[in-house]
Amino acid sequence: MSQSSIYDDLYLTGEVERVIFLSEKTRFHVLKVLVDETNTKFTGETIVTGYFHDVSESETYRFTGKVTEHQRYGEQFSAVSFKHEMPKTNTGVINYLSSDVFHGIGRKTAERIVDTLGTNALEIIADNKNALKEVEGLSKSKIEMIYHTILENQKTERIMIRLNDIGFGASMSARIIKYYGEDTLRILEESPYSLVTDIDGVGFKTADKIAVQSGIELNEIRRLYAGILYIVDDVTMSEGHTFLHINDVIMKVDELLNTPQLVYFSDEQIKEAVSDIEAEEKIVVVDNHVYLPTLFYSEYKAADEIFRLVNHPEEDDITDENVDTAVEELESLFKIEYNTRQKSAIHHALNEKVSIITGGPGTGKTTIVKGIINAYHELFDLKDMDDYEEDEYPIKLIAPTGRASKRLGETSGIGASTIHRLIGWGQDTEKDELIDAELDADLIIIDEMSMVDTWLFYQFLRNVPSHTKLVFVGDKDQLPSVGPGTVFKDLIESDVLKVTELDTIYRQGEGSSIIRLAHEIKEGTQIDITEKHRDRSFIPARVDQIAELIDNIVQRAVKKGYDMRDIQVLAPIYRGNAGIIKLNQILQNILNPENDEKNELVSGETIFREGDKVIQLVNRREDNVFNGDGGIIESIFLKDENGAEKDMVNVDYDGIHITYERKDLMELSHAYCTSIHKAQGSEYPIVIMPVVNSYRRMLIKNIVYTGITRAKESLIICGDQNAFYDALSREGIKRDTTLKQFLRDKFQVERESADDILSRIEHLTEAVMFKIPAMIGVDKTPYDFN
Ligand SMILES: Nc1ncnc2c1ncn2[C@@H]1O[C@H](COP(=O)(O)OP(=O)(O)OP(=O)(O)O)[C@@H](O)[C@H]1O
Repeated sequence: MSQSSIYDDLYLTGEVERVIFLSEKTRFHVLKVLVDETNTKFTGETIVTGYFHDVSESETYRFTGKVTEHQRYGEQFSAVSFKHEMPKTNTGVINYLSSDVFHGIGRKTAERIVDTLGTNALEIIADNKNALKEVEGLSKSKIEMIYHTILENQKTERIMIRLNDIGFGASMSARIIKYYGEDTLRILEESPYSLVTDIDGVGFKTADKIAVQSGIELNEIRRLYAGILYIVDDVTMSEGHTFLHINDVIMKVDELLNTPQLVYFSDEQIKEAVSDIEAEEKIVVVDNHVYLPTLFYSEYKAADEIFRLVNHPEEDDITDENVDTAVEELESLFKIEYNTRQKSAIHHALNEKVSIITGGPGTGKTTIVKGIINAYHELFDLKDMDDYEEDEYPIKLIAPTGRASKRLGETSGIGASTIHRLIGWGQDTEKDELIDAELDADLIIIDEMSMVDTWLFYQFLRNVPSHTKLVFVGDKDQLPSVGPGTVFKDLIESDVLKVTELDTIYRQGEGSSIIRLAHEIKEGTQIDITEKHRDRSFIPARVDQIAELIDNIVQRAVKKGYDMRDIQVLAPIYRGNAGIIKLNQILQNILNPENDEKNELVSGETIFREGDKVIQLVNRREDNVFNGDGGIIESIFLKDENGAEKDMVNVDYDGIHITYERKDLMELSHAYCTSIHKAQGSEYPIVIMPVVNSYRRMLIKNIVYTGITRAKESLIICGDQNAFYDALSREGIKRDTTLKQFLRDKFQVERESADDILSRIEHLTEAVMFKIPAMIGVDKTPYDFN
């Protein structure tokens, strides 16, 4: 492998004794290496970290890189590149040939090979496989296997050299080889732009550079095709639109591919290329809107599904009078007097096939959901929930995330599940798979609707039986979904469904100024954030003072008897002095400091300690633990200690106990401080929210609104008041979507234009239409986040 890295001067050769940690996703390894030769001061056993596509224990490698300081374990070697060292001694070659790399070759055979061919056996075999015929007792198939394995390894080396020359780091190289295997060199040569769509994290600019190196001209049409696809995909995924206007595509593609001096593609050519790609079924163009097929399909068909549900003849005969009576009974049961809008929300939920309830915090959404369930029981004479067989209970409560569904289950008292679980969207479901579930329910209530994106919405709707009533509940002013679309807002604004907006704040009466603040933010009322209240305060601080300030606040809260479960710090970015990573380190020191009694395990840059507050980062549907769920590390077992065979971390998620092996630890992070996105759907007694100018890029009104509404008892905002006001004046990018229009079209009898659209895309199969792309630059689809 070429050693052209800038770290050439530092290297280390040695046998890998143990792979201590391996992330399957990123190929990040932590290795224990027995140093054989080096120009560093390392001797004996040394920790080497880096991104390697493949490293095996008991084999020898040459690592080049640099010496780094780990916060806990001191100096270690961070490799930037590595090379499999062919063994140079007889014993080395024998060990290698009898290792797992060569299946079915035992030590005896390996010894015979070396006895016959000498220390250079590997080179001799690579040159001429017939050399192996001289070795006694080797079958033809074994000769072939040994020869091909040696060649294979040489080939991987060559690919690594090329990727390294191009400028890919070890991590990316490992991912590329994992995806293309031995086709890697051919792809780099012939269609480098495939990398943009195939390999998460490879941007168009990189592929463009490779293309130039491979001799592809800058004005070649395939460059244009790749550029267009990249723009449609990238902008949709990063900004959440479901389509781009053709003029925006032209403008952005022009910016991407042309330079002020050299126009490789005219606007006209770009437009023509868009049509070509459309003909190839890779995008859909309707009324000058350019869509990823899956988003067009989901929006378009979702409107059809809503129409199907709304127009299915009512099978029950509930009258307004029946509902009125039920509401009166509820009022006396719950000792409550519903306001007019609340009553009408209950009426719509029971009388309409599909209805919507939206409202800010404390306006009674949960109260109304409970009311609807009770009234439904009353009107349909349902048995007690426990008297139904599992799955036969006709009311289903669902929410888009694990946490939201847990909360909903608790507040409603009848249990709830995620939407994914209800429709069977499992871990093994391919991302382009349309789900067909056998769903049976008479009433489905979906909470936290603002978090539902276009894909999930359609996958859900297509599985809802026609007789089922649907009630969508949410807060339309919260952050929109992670994935594309503004489903909840579009449903509300389409005017085709009955919407009740709850606007009377009840919790405020209990002395909460937090909820009032949230509503003032929503309504755009002038606010003085520095005003002091019993339950909220603002503490001015510069960005470099934030960490210390939070340290102080938390220390004081702990003295008052609050613990880590009560206190949640919310920040919008990860890096920097006031970022999530730094704040987590500080908070861990206060809330769960180092202690001889507590075991610890280091994973990457994180020290996990018994008693730590942690958050799960991807869905584990089979365990009922989801991205964003919070837990506490109850125990850590270290390898060889008390007979443990592996390092293990046990986390308690409110009674669900999960064991993580080292390789799973990438799924876990500290949760003393989390992002506001991750906190959506949860509430905490104390919320501390730093708001500083260095967050500017991320600070917009609905992020602040969502953050503030997480606080139940006490809210402390610290930082720069101007940054706070500034955030309130920023609405974020408005997402372009067409669900609203499709709904209106569908519900107006003369849906000619829309049907016309469908006839134009009729030839596209569902399979072509439904391809959910991974998020650009992220090794996950949006579904890993739900
Ligand atoms: N009509 C009413 N009269 C008196 N109190 C009410 C009424 N409606 C709701 N409340 C009370 O207001 C409080 C907030 O209601 P609820 O929790 O249902 O609101 P929410 O919209 O679900 O809030 P959040 O979104 O913050 O969870 C509760 O204590 C509830 O009992």
